[in-house]
Amino acid sequence: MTGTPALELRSVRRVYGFGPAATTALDDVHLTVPSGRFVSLIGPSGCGKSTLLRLVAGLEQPDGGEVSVHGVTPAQACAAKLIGLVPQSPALLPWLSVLRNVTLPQKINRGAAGRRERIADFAERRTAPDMRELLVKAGLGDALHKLPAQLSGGMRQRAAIVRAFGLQPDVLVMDEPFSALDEFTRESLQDQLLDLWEELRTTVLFVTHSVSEAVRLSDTVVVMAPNPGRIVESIDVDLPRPRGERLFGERRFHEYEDLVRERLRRAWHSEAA
Ligand SMILES: Nc1ncnc2c1ncn2[C@@H]1O[C@H](COP(=O)(O)OP(=O)(O)OP(=O)(O)O)[C@@H](O)[C@H]1O
Repeated sequence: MTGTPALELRSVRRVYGFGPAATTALDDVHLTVPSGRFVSLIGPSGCGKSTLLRLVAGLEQPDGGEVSVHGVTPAQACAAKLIGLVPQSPALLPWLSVLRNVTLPQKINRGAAGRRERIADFAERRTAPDMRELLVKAGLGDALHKLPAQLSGGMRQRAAIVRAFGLQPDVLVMDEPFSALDEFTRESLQDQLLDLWEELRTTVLFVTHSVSEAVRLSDTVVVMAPNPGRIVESIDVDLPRPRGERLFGERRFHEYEDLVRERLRRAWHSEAA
C-alpha cells in the first residue's frame, strides 16, 4: 500500500442556509488520517462532527476545500465500497435473520471489487472474512438465526458493526454508534469493536460524546469547537494495545481523559465567546 492517506480534508468549509441565517457548520478544516488509524471526533453539540462524517461518506458536498478518500472523491470511494457507515441506530432488515442481514450486503456488493481495483491503492484486497465466525467472535453465536426483533439493542448494534466490517470498507465511519446503550453494554461493545478493528485494521472515523470512549478506542482524538465548526486540537493517544478493561485503572489513561476534557472545556468557552 502506498503512502496516500486514507482520508484527507483540506480547507473544508460547509455552510447551511444563506445570508444572516447562514450557519457555518465547518470552516477551514484540515484533517489527515493515515490508513489503519482509529480517529475519534469529539466536541460540543453543533460543532460539525456529523457534517464532517457526511462529507467523508459522500452524502454532502463541501462548499469549499476538498475531501479525498484514498486519493479519490468520496463519490468514487462510495461506488467502490471503500466507505462503510454505522449510524446511531442499527438499520437491520427486520425480515432477515442476523446471519442473512450480515451476509446479504457482502453478496450484493461483489461488483464493487472491480471498481476498487481501479483505485491505485486497492490492487490487492484481503479475502472476505467469514461472517459466521465474526458473529461468533462478537458474541452472537446463539443469535445467528434470530430476527432483529428478537435481539436486545446492544446485540442489534453488534450485528450492524459486524456487517459493516464484513464489507471490508477501507474507511468505516461511525456516528455515535453506542450512544443509546447503557454503560455496561457500551463497554462490552467497545471491546468487540476493538477486537474486530485489531484483526481487520480498517481506518475508523468515530463520533462520540464520551471522553473515556474516545481515549480508549482511538489513536487520535480530534477535538472540535462550534461557531464556526472547526478542529481545535488533535491529541495522539500513546497507550499500548490491546486496550482491555485494565486500562481503566491506569494513571496514563486518566491523564489522557483529563487532557481531552480540558481541551473540550476550552472548546465550550470558545462557543460562549
Ligand atoms: N441540514 C442542515 N440544515 C441547516 N443547518 C444544519 C443542517 N445540518 C446541520 N446543520 C447545522 O450545522 C451545525 C453543525 O451540525 P452537526 O449536526 O454537524 O453538529 P454535531 O457536532 O454533529 O452536533 P451533535 O453533537 O448535536 O450531533 C449546527 O449548527 C447545525 O444546526
